[in-house]
Amino acid sequence: MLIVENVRKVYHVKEKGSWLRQQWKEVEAVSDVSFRMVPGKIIGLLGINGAGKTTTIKMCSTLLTPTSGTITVDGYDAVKEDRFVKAKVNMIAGGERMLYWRLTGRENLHYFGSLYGLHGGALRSRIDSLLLQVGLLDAADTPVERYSKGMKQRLQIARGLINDPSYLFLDEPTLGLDAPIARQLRKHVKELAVAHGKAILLTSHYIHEVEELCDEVYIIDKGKLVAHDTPAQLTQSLNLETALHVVIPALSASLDLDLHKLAVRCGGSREIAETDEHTWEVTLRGQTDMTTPLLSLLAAHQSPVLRLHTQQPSLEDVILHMADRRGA
Ligand SMILES: Nc1ncnc2c1ncn2[C@@H]1O[C@H](COP(=O)(O)OP(=O)(O)OP(=O)(O)O)[C@@H](O)[C@H]1O
Repeated sequence: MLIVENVRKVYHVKEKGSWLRQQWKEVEAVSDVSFRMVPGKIIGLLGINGAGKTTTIKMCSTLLTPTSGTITVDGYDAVKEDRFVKAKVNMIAGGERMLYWRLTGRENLHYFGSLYGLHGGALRSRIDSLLLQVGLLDAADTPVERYSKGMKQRLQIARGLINDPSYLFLDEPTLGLDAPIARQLRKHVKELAVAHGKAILLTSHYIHEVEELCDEVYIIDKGKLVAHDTPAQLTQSLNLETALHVVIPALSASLDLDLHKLAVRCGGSREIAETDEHTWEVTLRGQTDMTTPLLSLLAAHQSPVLRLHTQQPSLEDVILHMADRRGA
């Protein structure tokens, strides 16, 4: 298990000072973060820009030292026993960083594998099996500069798996990828957890990706964890409003008034708009399900229903709601 306990990180940033004395400013990127990663599970770390996600991931993958707090990986301390921890973790960042463009895919993996002390036949067969796993065996000996974006990203995954890590950090893994490639990559990430038992931490600004992949979500804001739950529980716990959309062919003044009364009775609100097809779209928003009273009301007014659908609050609504509440 990977356990993060009360971790804090302060950066020291040079400020313009006089020519005699350089001034330093402290930036607290992470102020108090705790969480756990377990095999076979994917957790999401969400937050708006600058919340401290990348700093947290870098501390977990031993690229940064926490100012205080502890990180242990299968019992090893990430600072004092970083040699053991490095063998168990790896990080995959989105975009096109961390690869050598002039080298081929195979040469890149050879280089990164050698940094983990792998060599000879064991490294060669590891590289072949990873290239096969990410579908790059045919392009193995082509320089990376000739790879498409999707191929580079698949090579990033192979690079992140070169040391067969038990704990994998994915920082915006689908950044800038086309929808079909991103979908393929999400499938791959799910497989890494479910079929290969990896513990995965994912950060993403694509919230639907987090909803689709993550078993649990941690929300971080200004360096502090502000919520932790399953995606479904998070959306339910905040009692956000559900929107009920119904399209009807005509709207009389008395129906309009009754719709208003229904919304008020249920503690919600109603909006009405004429559509391009000269029908009317009524939207009722509220914390209670208004479907049954709405249908009874429309039946009483002998109004046919052309379309009806409910829009549940999403994880994106949760993040926006939290950011609003905290004045972000
Ligand atoms: N090397 C650094 N030196 C000084 N300050 C830094 C450094 N790296 C990050 N910060 C600051 O720490 C805070 C957290 O940054 P971090 O990159 O961890 O956030 P993030 O949640 O990953 O943001 P994003 O979603 O934009 O990637 C920000 O205020 C950022 O400006």
